Amino acid sequence: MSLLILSGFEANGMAGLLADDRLANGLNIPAAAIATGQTAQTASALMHASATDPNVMQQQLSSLNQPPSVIKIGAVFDVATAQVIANWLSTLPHRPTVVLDPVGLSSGDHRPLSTMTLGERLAPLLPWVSLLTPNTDEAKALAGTTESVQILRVLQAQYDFRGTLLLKGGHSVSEQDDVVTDELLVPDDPRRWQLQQPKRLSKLRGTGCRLSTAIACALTDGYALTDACVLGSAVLHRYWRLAPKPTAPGWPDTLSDYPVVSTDTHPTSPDRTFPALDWPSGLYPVVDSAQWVQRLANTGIRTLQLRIKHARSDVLSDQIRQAIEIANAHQLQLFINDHWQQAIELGAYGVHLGQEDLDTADLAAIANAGLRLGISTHGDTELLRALALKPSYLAVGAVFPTQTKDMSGQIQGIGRLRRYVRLSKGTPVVAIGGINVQNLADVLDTNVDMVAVVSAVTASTAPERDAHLLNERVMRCRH
Ligand SMILES: Cc1ncc(COP(=O)(O)OP(=O)(O)O)c(N)n1
Ligand SMILES: Cc1ncsc1CCOP(=O)(O)O
Ligand SMILES: [Mg+2]
Repeated sequence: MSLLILSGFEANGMAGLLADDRLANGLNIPAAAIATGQTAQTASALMHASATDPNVMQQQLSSLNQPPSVIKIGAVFDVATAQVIANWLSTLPHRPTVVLDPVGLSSGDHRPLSTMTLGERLAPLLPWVSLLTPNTDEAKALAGTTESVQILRVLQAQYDFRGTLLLKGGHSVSEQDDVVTDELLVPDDPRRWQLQQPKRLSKLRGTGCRLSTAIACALTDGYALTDACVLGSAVLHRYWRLAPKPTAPGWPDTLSDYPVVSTDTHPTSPDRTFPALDWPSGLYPVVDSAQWVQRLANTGIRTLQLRIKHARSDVLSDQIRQAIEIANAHQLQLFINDHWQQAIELGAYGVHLGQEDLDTADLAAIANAGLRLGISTHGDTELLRALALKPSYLAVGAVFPTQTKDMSGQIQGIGRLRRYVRLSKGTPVVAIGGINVQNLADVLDTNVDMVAVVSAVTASTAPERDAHLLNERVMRCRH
């Protein structure tokens, strides 16, 4: 994956191309860069702004060694620049992911960069954009409103915009607010995602430039779009926290740099916490029948999950009831996957829910019944959303490719698992997906608390022996 930055030049590196390139370098993402124009700026005034000659721009775009997979576009000073970029985009062999920061006003002096309206300047580019990152002033200039759903509708209807909207709330906070809320609207996802950070007390130039560049860097590093937005927010927070000192290379691994993530379907509830696990370590086999619970009950494992995908409701209830009886007799922590109502009714130890289940499950009912809650996560956005719900554990997956479930596009790898373990300090982390006797050492090296497996136990020729041995290895490492 390769990154191209297209933004205006500002000589001090407060904003624009120099700031973007420095940030990308700090994140270890090399980028090609072309100046869309020249500016002269002080910390408080914009003295000059002019576009690069369209012919020069055209030639620079054609001179690139390789077509970029991700492009960050910052200031676009006139419609000719936008047209040149759009024409060039239409010649590329693969459509790149385009992040457009619709720079409208210089945050320092509030003088417009051009006499054309923002919409007029950006119109040729908007159909190409995968992520648009306006602040509320820029959104108002583009769409005539500051309400996120309305903005998206206007952009779709007037500019053939098909991408995701990240509406930055920093320009609309009041004196009383102590948090800034960015809203993320993904087409075809009815939820509104909210990313909240503490209000910054000191003003820094170039925050919009840096945010969109950090997002483009995360995309270049292979992160999904919403995860890239979360990482961008964390990079910006870390930058603000440490400026003017340079930041450590790579993605932030301090939770307080990350936004609090929630959706309107599940606002966080500060008073609700799910009970802690009694044994927050060890092997965690995931099985599909009460018979399996019985087979594994005397192997030394302390945690099990009953994951039944297709069964008549009477058979399902019967299986859950039997599994709970066996688990209680052997002091096992038994989690029921998906079927949270039956888990409550039949008095299970806990419930395991996926992200989709979270939107419909009654979390208050689960908490009030005293059940533990485990939540599946597949990336930064889901991890932070799940953390904000204060579960008993978080599952991160799939760590490796697996034959057991279609997890394409959701493989996390060891590096991300390690960062997620650090971010989740205080909440046990369960690793799942493709884990076996060969790769277990790498998984344990991330400091994960528990290791969930399906096939390593259920497809083994000696399931009881392997469950015992794998559990011993996980337990040894955790003590
Ligand atoms: C420990 C653990 N982690 C993740 C999963 C996956 O759960 P979910 O996302 O709900 O998907 P299904 O298992 O329902 O297909 C899990 N079951 N257990
Ligand atoms: C249910 C599930 N969720 C994420 S990966 C996975 C399957 C894990 O199975 P295996 O341990 O056989 O790879
Ligand atoms: Mg599920």
